[in-house]
This record gives sequence, C-alpha cells and structure tokens, in this order.
Amino acid sequence: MATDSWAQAVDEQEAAAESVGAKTEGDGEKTEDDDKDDKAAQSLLNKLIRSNLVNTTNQVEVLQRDPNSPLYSVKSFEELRLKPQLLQGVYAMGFNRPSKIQETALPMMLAEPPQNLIAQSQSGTGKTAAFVLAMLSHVDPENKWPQCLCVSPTYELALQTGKVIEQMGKFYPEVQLVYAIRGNKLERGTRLQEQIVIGTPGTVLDWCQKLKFIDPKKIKVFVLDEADVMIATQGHQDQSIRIQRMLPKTCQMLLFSATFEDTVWNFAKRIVPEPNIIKLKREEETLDTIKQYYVICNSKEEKFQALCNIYGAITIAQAMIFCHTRKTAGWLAGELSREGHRVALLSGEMQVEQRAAVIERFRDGKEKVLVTTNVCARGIDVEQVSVVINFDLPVDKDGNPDNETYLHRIGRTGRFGKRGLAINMVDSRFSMNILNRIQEHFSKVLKIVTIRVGY
Ligand SMILES: Nc1ncnc2c1ncn2[C@@H]1O[C@H](COP(=O)(O)OP(=O)(O)OP(=O)(O)O)[C@@H](O)[C@H]1O
Repeated sequence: MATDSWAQAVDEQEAAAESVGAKTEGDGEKTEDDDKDDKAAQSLLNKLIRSNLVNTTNQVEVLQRDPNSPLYSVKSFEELRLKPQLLQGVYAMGFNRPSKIQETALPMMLAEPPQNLIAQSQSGTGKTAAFVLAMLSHVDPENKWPQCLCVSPTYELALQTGKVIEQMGKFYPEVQLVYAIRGNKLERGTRLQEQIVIGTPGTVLDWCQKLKFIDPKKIKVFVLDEADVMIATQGHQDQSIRIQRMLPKTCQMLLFSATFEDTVWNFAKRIVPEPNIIKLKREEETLDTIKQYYVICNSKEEKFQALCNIYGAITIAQAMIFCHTRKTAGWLAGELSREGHRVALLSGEMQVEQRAAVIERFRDGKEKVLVTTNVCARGIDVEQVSVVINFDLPVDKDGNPDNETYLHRIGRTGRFGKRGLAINMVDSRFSMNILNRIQEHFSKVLKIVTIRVGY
C-alpha cells in the first residue's frame, strides 16, 4: 500500500478509535480493543489463516466412562474401516495419518454402540476433521432425513465446518448438507431431506421446535462445536441445552472445545451425559531461549524514537509490535510509515477477512513488521516471528501485569525452541512497576538487561 493511502487509512482508523471513546493516553488508558474480546472472531481468524495441523508432542489424556473397556487408538485411517468414499475424501484432503487427538477420538466416536465424548484441545489440532468424519460415517444415505446435527456459535463458523463436510464428503454425494442459519428461509411445512444439518443454536432450535423442519427424535449424532465460544455468547447455552433435551437418549453426543475452564466444563456435563473425556495439553511455552531487554523512555513519542533507532536491527527478522489500544497501534503504524518504514497494521475494527489477509501477508513474509493490539492478536500464532516488541506492556483490565499474555507473546514452545528477542518499552513508573512484577513472576527464567537508546 502506498504510504499516503496507508497514512490516510491510519488516520481514519484513529478517528474511528477516537469516536469509540479513547480518553487518556498511557498505560492506564482504557483499552478500546478490549471492548469486546470476540472469541468467535478469534476462532474464525485462526481457521482462516491455518493451513496445517498444529503439531504437538504432548500425550492425550483419556478418561473413559468405563475404565475396564479397552482403549483403542489408531495410527492409520485404514484401521478405522471407513467407507471407501470417505477414506478417499480423507486422502484427497492430504491427510496421511490421524492427528494426535484423532488417534484416540476417532475409534471412540466410531465405536458401536456409539459413545459420548467431550474433547478439548487447542485450535488446529484436528477436532473439526474428527467429528466431521464421525458424522459422515454415521449417516445412512438411504434415509432422506436429518440424522446428524451440528451446532456452531456463529454463522461464519458453521460455514467453515460445512466446507470441511463438503470436502471430506466429496466422493459421497448421496450425503447432503443443509445450513440452519438465519437468512436461510424455508417454506413452512418443509421436511428436510438432507442428512446433516449444521447451524447456529437459535435457528436449529426453531427448526426442531417451532417450524418442525427437523424431527429431533431421528437425530443419531449431536455435535456441539466450540463450546468455549458458545458459552461466551448470550443465550447460546440455554438454546443448546434445549436442543439437546429434544434428542433421543440413544443419540451420540459430542462436544468440542479449545479450552476447558470450569464454565465450559459445567456446560459440557449438561450437554453430554456419561462422557468419555479426551484432553490434549497445549505445548508448554518457555522463555528460556528468549533474550529480553527493556528500554527506558519518558513518553510515547520517545518510545517511537527508540523504536526507530533499533528498527534496522529488528527488521533483520520478522517482528510483532504490541500496543495497548487500537488508537496507539494506529498512531504507531502511521508514524512508522511516515518515517518510510513498511509496516502492517492488524486492528480489532477490521473485518475478520481483512484481518486474515493481513496476517497471511505477514506470515508469507510480505511484510516484516506487524503492529497490533493485545486482544486482536490473542491466540494467533505466527511461528516465524523472532522479535517481539512490547510497545506497551501487557496489563489486564485491572491494570495488573498480564503474565500469561507476556508469556504467550514472546514464549516459544520447547520443541521448536527457536531463539528470539523481546524488547519491553517502559515509559512511566507505572510501566516500570509492571515490568518488575513480570520479572518477579518469571524469576526463574527471566533475565532482563537494560539498553538505553540515545536521541
Ligand atoms: N489428520 C490430519 N492430517 C493432516 N492435516 C489435518 C489432519 N486433520 C486435520 N488437518 C488439518 O489441520 C488443520 C486443523 O484441523 P481442524 O480444523 O480439524 O482443527 P480444530 O482442532 O478443529 O481447529 P479449530 O478449533 O481451529 O477448528 C486443518 O487445515 C485441517 O485440514
């Protein structure tokens, strides 16, 4: 993008941020980007930018409902005795072997009699592919009515899952799919012929209860995807529970989530009776291979100057610069481009598709520096980044150090153990205090060295 139009875009963005209500500058300011920690958007973003399976060396943790029954795990898709059309679909997607979570989850989901499952693993580990395969395996294509029901938190997420069903079922055209989403208006009295229904809780509930497009008693598999995102959305929890109550006792219930805090767990137990549980721990992040520095400045402008001074050094690799608010991120990206530096800006007010495009360009190395905010980039892994600049230190809503975010921003998973560099910019007593507390928190591994940048 040319500098002028870039600057203009940034100006517009700042103006927009202003109208959202930025009040003060500095570390204590309100985080507009925090207005809405949009979990559904994060999740969609991850799906849009992900092209590969997230590898993990961690073992899956399995809690069987019946601890005496043998636990099967498979190392190949052949062992699952899938329908040939489905095996063909799996291979056509480029899957050579089951992912870590699929190794255990698939035999469990495909077992006879069907078993209920609650599964948790980080985004990108193969959950969607697993339950899509289970749904496709369980439908009887001869029966022209809905047999599998899958609920997702948003229309966009439902579409993404739908795409996977279409891809995997490519050689199985007898199986059809319909989207139960607002906007898909069917005539009253319609009886659906498609075997798989995927949609959002409100519309699925209406289609089962009020409009009777679906006979819930004929559902054999019920999937609740992205449970953690679901519970973050008002009303979705109740609607999902009401759908579940209409299903027959024999229906297989499957629930997936990327995280597993108490709220998710309590919800999961209400949706899935007598569950088997599979958990796959996230790869631990460590700070061992990261060199950490801090720079002392007096103001935002000085931080910018300091950044310009070290700019040449940081752009040898790819760098991410984190700001506290959209406004600061927009300002900084604008200033850097005015200095003639090429930077990308990732901001919470962009459409998810725009954000995905920015990340993709950055991931492909088309841009070397990405300026963003904490919330906007939360949960997004851009593996090749080796320089992280905390233009503002991460703090939570109460103004306390956000150690978890600090670790996630600059940490590396041990196995990949790549070296990295982190620079923390301090501009007040407040931020120095935050930094000290972060150091205390990571006392075992953190070694911070001061560098003063002259101007
Ligand atoms: N067995 C496999 N072999 C190779 N690639 C796979 C395999 N299973 C899934 N994938 C691919 O890995 C990526 C992540 O898989 P998937 O979307 O199923 O993960 P997920 O855990 O559901 O993630 P999210 O929660 O973000 O949807 C996708 O691009 C998918 O096509």
